[in-house]
Amino acid sequence: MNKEPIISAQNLSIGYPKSRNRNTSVLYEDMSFNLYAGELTCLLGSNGAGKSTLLRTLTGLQPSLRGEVNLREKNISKYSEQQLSTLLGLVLTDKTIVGGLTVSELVALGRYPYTGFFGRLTKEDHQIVEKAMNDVCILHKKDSYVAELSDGERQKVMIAKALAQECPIIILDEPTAFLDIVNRIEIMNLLHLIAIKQNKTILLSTHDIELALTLADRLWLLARDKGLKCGVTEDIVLSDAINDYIGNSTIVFDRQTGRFVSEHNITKEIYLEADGELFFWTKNFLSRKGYSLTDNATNELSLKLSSSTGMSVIRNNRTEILSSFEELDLWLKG
Ligand SMILES: Nc1ncnc2c1ncn2[C@@H]1O[C@H](COP(=O)(O)OP(=O)(O)OP(=O)(O)O)[C@@H](O)[C@H]1O
Repeated sequence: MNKEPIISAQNLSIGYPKSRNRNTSVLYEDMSFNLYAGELTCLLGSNGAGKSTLLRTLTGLQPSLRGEVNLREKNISKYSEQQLSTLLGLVLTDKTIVGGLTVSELVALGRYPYTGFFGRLTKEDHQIVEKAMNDVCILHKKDSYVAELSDGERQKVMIAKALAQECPIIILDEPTAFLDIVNRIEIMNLLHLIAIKQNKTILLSTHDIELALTLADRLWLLARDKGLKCGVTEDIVLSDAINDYIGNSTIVFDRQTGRFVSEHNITKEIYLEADGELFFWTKNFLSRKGYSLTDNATNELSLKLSSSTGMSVIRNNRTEILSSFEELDLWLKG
């Protein structure tokens, strides 16, 4: 089963060329990747890993040091700016230049590749702009000034502009930066739905690993000493690559919960039996208190929780019944 990539690269080197006060700075050599239609791909990596540099190179904003990026099998540098703007929409996180425009004026800029020299919008252009605002649920703000929007609303407007551009590929650099949890989930959900429903290729960089694990079809992991690793999200998670690329000696990725946990204070072991959400939250509580779970059932230190029978705790063969995590906390200290 072979899917045709819409964007691809083989043996690409990225970085910054020699300048007056710096030698050539090669960030990565021999990178290879593919991007596919109808998928949301999330690019993850620590601060300074080179995510923005990769996105800029991949979109033709910055030349590669070696190798080429192909868009529909043609070197991206061979496209004119006009051609590229009908294929690729870019959403960056800078807040400049757009404050004096209204929401609908800004979204209408997405029609620029199609409107000719005077930028006059046809009836159809207006409909596309309206639909784009509707798709991201920002239509009610269409006459507001962009400067008066919240960060989350402004981010939606930038996405609407990329939608109005009607291009098959949308690339976003940290679209959820500075947003609260509700807006982060909303924006990521929205991008996921756009990828599926409109068959678009969407690549975004993010530090929101847990959201990416839920919504991304593919992950790209980037680390300076390891390079780029690409794969379907679950293949990446189960291969333990997240730990290799993003964890460190004290923060480790827990594959069972899909979360990062701090390992530095884990000093004791306990046996735990519980179902469903009780297991998850008891493990959460115990690891915060410095316990890791052992698979060996023991009467020295063990916990059995069930929503019907409550919390039964055993220490040195003595069993007690507790009724809250508050009591468990005291019991563990006892
Ligand atoms: N114009 C530039 N000239 C030279 N080096 C640069 C330039 N821009 C960025 N770099 C360097 O490239 C490296 C990668 O930077 P980049 O901004 O791509 O990382 P990032 O993964 O996007 O980081 P963050 O998560 O902090 O946004 C950094 O070491 C940075 O200092």
